[in-house]
Amino acid sequence: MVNRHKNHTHRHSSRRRPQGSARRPQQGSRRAARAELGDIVDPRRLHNPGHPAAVFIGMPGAGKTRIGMEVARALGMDFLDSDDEIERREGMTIPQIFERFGEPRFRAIENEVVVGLLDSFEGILSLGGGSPMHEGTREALVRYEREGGKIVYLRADPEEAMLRSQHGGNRPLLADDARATWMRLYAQRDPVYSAIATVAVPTRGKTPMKAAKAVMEGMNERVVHVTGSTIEPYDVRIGANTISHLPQVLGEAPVRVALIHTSSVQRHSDKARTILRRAGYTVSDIIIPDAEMGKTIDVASSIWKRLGQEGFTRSDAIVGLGGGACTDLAGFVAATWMRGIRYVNCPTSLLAMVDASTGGKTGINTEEGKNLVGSFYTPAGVLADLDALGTLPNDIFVEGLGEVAKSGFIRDPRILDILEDHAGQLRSFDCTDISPELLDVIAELIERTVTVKAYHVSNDLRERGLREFLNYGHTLGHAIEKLEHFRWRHGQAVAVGMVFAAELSRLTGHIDQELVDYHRELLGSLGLRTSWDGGSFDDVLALMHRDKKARGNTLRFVILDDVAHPIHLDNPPLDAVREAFELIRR
Ligand SMILES: NC(=O)c1ccc[n+]([C@@H]2O[C@H](COP(=O)([O-])OP(=O)(O)OC[C@H]3O[C@@H](n4cnc5c(N)ncnc54)[C@H](O)[C@@H]3O)[C@@H](O)[C@H]2O)c1
Ligand SMILES: O=C(O)C(=O)C[C@@H](O)[C@H](O)[C@H](O)COP(=O)(O)O
Repeated sequence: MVNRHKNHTHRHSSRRRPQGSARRPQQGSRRAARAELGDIVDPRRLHNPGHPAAVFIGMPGAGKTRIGMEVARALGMDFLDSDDEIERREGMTIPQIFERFGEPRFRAIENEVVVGLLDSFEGILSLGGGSPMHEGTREALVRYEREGGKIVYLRADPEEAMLRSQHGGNRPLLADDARATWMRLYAQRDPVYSAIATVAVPTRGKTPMKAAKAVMEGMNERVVHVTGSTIEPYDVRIGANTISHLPQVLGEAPVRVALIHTSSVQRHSDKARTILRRAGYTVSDIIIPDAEMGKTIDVASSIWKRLGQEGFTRSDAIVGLGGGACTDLAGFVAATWMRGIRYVNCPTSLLAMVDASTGGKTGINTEEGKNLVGSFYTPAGVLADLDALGTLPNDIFVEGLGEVAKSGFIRDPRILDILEDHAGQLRSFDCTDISPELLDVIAELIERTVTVKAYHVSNDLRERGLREFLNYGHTLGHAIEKLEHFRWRHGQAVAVGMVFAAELSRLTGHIDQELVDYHRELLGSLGLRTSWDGGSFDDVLALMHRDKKARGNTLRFVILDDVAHPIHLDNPPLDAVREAFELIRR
């Protein structure tokens, strides 16, 4: 295969130990915790050289020490409580520091200690409840998180936490009317904790071991932030059991939630329904026809009817759970019902996880073509639950690799490296037997591909120019889908479309034959199609004129000037378009 530049990134600093009071959980119990917590997390992946693997925040009594130690044990890491470090450094207990110097001085000492630990301690660090309320500490935490650190917010049930915090001493702020003080502090702190946390884990009714399991799943999550001047920011969460965050993402405003899904993902929609009902929402279960049959005005109209009959208001919400066709349709219904209500996407296919669920392109097909009616309407969040891959058929997984490769070609060559290195395993993906190593490779591909998507969407939501690069391979791809009456899978059609676009790039003098060959080799090695012979040039040309990038009579393509350098190509010579088309028929 063509040898391309490898683009590895490293973030290392020399390992420095904390000053001394870290607790290393004992060997025997560590082994037991590991056995019980199973293979949830590969400790190597969570190791964050020169920084804590995770920082626990939360109210007094939330279980930061108990659960934090459990997690440290399972990962074979040290555990450190910042309060212990402060007491060691000052040679006084926390109440003594409060009494002698007052809270502001204590917070300043705490800030110094925490900032130091964020840059030196390499295990699980637990912070005092008030620590993130100090501006300097909060800023240091935000920096730590931005550079890849994990902030775990243990969201305690007030009654449980107050009971626990009454048992523990050492909490000067809870000294008098503990209950009233706890509730007042909770109201102030919860929004701050929530805003800076990488993951919030509710601990209500959970044993420390169960809570530790949830925390480790959370720590293992990969999160891509989608921002932009014209959108409300939201997160794409990738990991095991991310669907459990549904209530958190939906929030407290909705009373009714329409769960839109296909019957092929019943196992996952059952789980979502249970989570939603337990959280107190009234759930309307809406099953739509599978794949492109669901992306029609008739299906949308039948859902509008149900929402009307069941009294959905503007503050209610929609959850789209399924492949890209389902999330496109669910987003379209959300965008149009009462001119727009909140929605969350739970993608279950690889393609929907890497592409369709993020970015807010919602829509349906018409007789004349793909996605011709729709809107740009941003979800409140995306929960890509890797457990859904456990039922995903091989051919649907493989088609998703088409959009993954596209993101590698247009922006992130590291994606191409990973695809090359694991082509055999990816091509023979078997949902009943996914090794932890392969799952990690897939998770990285999803994270990288979503990051590429987020970059384009954040800078150009309404597709004025930059976002069109995400359409690499789609001009011909959509025409193939239409001419094949949607029997061809989207990702397969896009793969052929990319070979066509690469040929067009070469014929117009932008790339060499080697890069065109690389397209064929890489896509072919993943089990993707690289040729198509199902229609005439005239039919294809007519459909390409209806593509959304076309303007008036001007055809507009996305081609490559090099790997990771997409460009626009307006109205190329028709001969070049025809020749590129002939070259994909072989
Ligand atoms: N909005 C966007 O930005 C965007 C981006 C890319 C693609 N899309 C759209 O997405 C669609 C393609 O998405 P897709 O490839 O997911 O196709 P799809 O939605 O048709 O799903 C493919 C098939 O897999 C099934 N399926 C999905 N998840 C499953 C699971 N976990 N277990 C078992 N079966 C499962 C589905 O029911 C369906 O039968 C197209 O309509 C395309 O236009 C939209
Ligand atoms: O998000 C985008 O923008 C894309 O173009 C992503 C494409 O991969 C996706 O297939 C999208 O649905 C195509 O949209 P369309 O506007 O060409 O219909």
